[in-house]
Amino acid sequence: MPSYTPMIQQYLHIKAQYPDAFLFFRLGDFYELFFDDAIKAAQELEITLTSRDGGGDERVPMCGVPYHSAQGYIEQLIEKGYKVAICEQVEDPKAAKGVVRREVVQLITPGTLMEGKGLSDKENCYLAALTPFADGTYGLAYADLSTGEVRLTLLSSWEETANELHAIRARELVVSSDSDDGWVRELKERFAATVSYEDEAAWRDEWDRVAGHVGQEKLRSTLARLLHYLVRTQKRRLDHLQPAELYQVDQYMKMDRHSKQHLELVETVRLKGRKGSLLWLLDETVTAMGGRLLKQWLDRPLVNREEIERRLDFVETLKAAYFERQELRSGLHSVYDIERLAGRISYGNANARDLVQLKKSLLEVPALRRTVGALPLSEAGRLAERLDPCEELVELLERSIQEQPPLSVKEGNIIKDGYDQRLDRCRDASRNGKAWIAELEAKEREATGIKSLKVGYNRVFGYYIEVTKPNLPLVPEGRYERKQTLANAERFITPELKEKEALILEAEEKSIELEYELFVAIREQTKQYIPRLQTLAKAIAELDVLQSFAAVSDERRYVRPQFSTERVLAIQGGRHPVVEKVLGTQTYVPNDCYMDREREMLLITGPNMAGKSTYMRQVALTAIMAQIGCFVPAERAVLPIFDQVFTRIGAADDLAAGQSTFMVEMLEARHAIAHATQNSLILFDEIGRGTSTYDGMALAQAIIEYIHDRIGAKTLFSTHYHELTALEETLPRLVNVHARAVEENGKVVFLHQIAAGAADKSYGIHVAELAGLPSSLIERARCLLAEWEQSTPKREAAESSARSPQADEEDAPAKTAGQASGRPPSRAAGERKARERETVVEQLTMFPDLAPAPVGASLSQKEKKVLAALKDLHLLEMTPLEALNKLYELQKLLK
Ligand SMILES: Nc1ncnc2c1ncn2[C@@H]1O[C@H](COP(=O)(O)OP(=O)(O)OP(=O)(O)O)[C@@H](O)[C@H]1O
Repeated sequence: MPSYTPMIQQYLHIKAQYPDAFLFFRLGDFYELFFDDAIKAAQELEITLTSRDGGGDERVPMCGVPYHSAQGYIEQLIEKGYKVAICEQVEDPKAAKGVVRREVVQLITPGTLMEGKGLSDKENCYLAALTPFADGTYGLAYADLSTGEVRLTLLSSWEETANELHAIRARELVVSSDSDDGWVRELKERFAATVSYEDEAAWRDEWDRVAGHVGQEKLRSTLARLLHYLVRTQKRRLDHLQPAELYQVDQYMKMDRHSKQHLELVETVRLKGRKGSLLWLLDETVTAMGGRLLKQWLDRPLVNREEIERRLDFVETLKAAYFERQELRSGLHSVYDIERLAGRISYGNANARDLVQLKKSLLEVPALRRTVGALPLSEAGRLAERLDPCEELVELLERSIQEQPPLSVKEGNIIKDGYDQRLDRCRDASRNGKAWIAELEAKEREATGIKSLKVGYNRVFGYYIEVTKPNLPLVPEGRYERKQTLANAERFITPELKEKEALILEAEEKSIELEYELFVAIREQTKQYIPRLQTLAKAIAELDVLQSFAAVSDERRYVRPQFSTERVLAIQGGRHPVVEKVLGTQTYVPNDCYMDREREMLLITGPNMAGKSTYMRQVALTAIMAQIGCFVPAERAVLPIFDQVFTRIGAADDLAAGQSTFMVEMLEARHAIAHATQNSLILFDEIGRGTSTYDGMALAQAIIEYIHDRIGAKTLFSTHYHELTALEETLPRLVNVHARAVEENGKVVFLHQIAAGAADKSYGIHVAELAGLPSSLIERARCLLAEWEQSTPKREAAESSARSPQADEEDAPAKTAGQASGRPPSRAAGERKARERETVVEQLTMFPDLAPAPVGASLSQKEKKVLAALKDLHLLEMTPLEALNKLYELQKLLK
């Protein structure tokens, strides 16, 4: 270190405090990066790597970006999950003795974005702090710095915590520095987040404003971690942080990440984009604030009936009030993102344009308030009261800030005339000076007789008088002083001109300084309105989401759902909202769904492509839409209020994360079975298809029986195992329905209608034909099917998913025998299935309660050990890869 130059020493000293960030070191008009930072940044940003002499033995690697275009580069690094420490010169270089003093003024991190491309209008950007406690609970606190929102909850398990982290999609997670490495790695990979460290530290009094009401120590310490991190990185007061909202996850309908994905609530499975999701369909919001709130509501459907009805009342009123709704929409169009503007004002980086946007937004509020207040609904009256127009603030901004100020706050042209006398005086001086100069041209032309004489200005020489070469003899001796020679003209100054120029420049410089001073003072004054602006922003966001629901409901003919306390689900003419929108209302075939206490499970059969998954999804989406307070796509809908929704639909397998299709299916089934209650909704699509027929069928049946007998959740279960349809005989609350298809001229026609009873045929080969498989292949499949159908007993296993009516008839005696003895398929198969039993055991151990009678007696010590190890695995706490590795290890033991 001693041989480095003082500046490099200063750099190294500061860099040592920010080892995990790129240090942007201000040198004149550039931010420079040195050493490893420079090498890495040059690669990431594709900029030139150079070097400089730093006093040491070797040259110091270096790269840099201009100060004025640094924002784009910083955003690129943040986007990639890095952090950037901004190190500024904090004293005037002219006044500095030795090296200019420098300090890091802000640490920009992925979870603390305040502006830029990384911040999308309709999405929150969360930073979350997480504390695991010894009793297995987790404290979670998160904040969106750009909006000031802070939320806080205590979660009872890692599984619950992981669900919450997935839902909020935090970009950065703050944990204690002694966290377990494996856990940190999991956090990084599983949630694609940057992990940062902050250790527990004392509570500061100033935080009482944010969380004075939070008494529980676990929550306070987690919140303290979050706030300490914010203070350490942002290095300023964060007055816009709102009082922390304390919540519990069971205030909302619970849905795990997979269920949300399968139902495509906020993004589609295939394209991972918004388009095609329920959010895309419902988003008729006009403001960014409304857009963000809609996503939050969709992530957290309500379970409190009163709250749901309150939203529905509002939507119903707005739906009926077409003209008022149009008025509201057009008013909302002129409202900017007040929530983020408030954040920027408090943060101290709002410019004059931001204040003009704020004023314009506030000017819309009285009209919005009038329209909402006039709606025939008491709830609307309450919302209108929260639409605070902040008149004094509007008056201040109206009086002070020009209508079209520049982006920069240091170049003047911000403050209106008449706002401040000192400024007016400066401006007068400058204007008078300029007027004098404007008159000078005419005066001098007359005095000299030079018609082409001009008065001009440039940055280097200031004001001058220009005379073309042919006229030079007419220039008055002594009065004009030569300043510059051009190709065909000479430029002169006079003492009076210079005097006026000095006056003008001085006045301008002074007014620019004054304007900045005044602007900062106005911004400070605006700060006092932040709590009011935040309340207003919330009310606007709510109004926007409710009008969006009303607009969609009106346009798409949705109806108000009713809620049943008797656990009845009765949907008449129900539609899948997104498929209906994509296919068109004319093409979409509506379907009914009826379930109650005596009819808790629907076993859905029918050919591929017949509409089974769509039907199941439409039931779940209808329930979710109802519980966020929106109307639903049906002619009539009576619904229970569901506490949780579980889905396993389609093949959204996490193969990249090391999970096999079957494993994912089993894990999700386990999750549902472990948590569902009689107030839950379960959708299982072809569970068990990913393994050999008997395994799959056995599992499917065992799962159905378990849910039926022990949980009683409303369940829709689709399957290609036709044998399972016989369960209707033995499970009193299970009913068969099927998706209809008919054959016309040898071609299959899907009717997309759900009808009572079981399907009689599979049409798998027809679907393959539709998919364009070669005709010779299709013919061969037909021959094989016919052959197998002839020799049913031998080939039962293989044909089960492509069974014809004749085959069903041939199987009838076995079914009858089975039915007589209780559970048809497994018992009917009798001894044959007993042979299969051992292979099923391993999979059933995932559902301990479903496992058949103890078979341990016949197992070897080694096998018992493996079984015990399997039983003790906490699968949901392992990464997919760890689970697979463990399985591999156990399997190896057996071999
Ligand atoms: N009610 C409906 N009205 C019109 N079209 C529908 C309807 N339901 C489904 N469809 C269309 O049929 C296609 C197949 O539906 P879906 O995926 O639900 O079939 P499936 O029976 O679950 O098939 P598989 O068994 O192969 O998974 C959908 O993509 C949709 O375009």
